[in-house]
Amino acid sequence: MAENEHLVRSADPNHPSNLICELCRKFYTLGWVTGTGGGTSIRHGDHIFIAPSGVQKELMQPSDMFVMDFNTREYLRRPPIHRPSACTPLFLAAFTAGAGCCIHTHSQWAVLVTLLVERDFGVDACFEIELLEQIKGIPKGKGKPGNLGYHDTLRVPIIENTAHEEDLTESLEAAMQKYPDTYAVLVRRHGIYVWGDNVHKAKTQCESLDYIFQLAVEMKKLDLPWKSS
Ligand SMILES: CSCCC(=O)C(=O)COP(=O)(O)O
Ligand SMILES: [Zn+2]
Repeated sequence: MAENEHLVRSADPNHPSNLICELCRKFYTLGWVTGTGGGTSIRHGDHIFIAPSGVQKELMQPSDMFVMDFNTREYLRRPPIHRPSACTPLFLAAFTAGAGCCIHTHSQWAVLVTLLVERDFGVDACFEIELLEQIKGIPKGKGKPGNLGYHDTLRVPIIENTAHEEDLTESLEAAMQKYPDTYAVLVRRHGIYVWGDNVHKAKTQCESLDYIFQLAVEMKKLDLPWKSS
């Protein structure tokens, strides 16, 4: 058994190690974390809760969780049979930007949107859409109170995939700097990272974006434009 078991064992369903397992079970049913891909990480105070790498994310138990000290970046708990998620440096980039939770999905809608943007607008374009009610599920940006309105344009930057997940970190951080209002970054042919101030907000934003991406793919099929001009 790993040391510091008390950091991950709790009867509270809202404890981060319980929440990560519960959320990943839900996300599996949405096709977001199938085949071990994708995941979720939560920051609680100075503790970062991280899932293991390469495991079936819908079958994880709280005792499988790693715990890292955010300030020292040292592991306070390392389950011996596992390695931490390869997404860890990307989750840390979101926490450094102030997030309390970061969700990584391999949603097929997100992947399709990255391909449609490349085909129709080029490799340097970001995903842009407007005039959809669900846009109201996305915050305006860091330090800006409230969410986007019906008449606002939603923009999500896209970065290119790399052979290894951890090598995405530099381009994710660059996209966060170029688009300081964004709470999500799409990864071409791979999926998306979505973060929020807390678990509830990250989940709401991830669900809203996935709904919008599915709609955007269906709109393309019907030759309906994403933007009015
Ligand atoms: C088939 S999953 C490939 C790795 C990946 O993209 C991912 O999101 C999962 O990484 P982890 O290290 O958390 O298993
Ligand atoms: Zn991935």
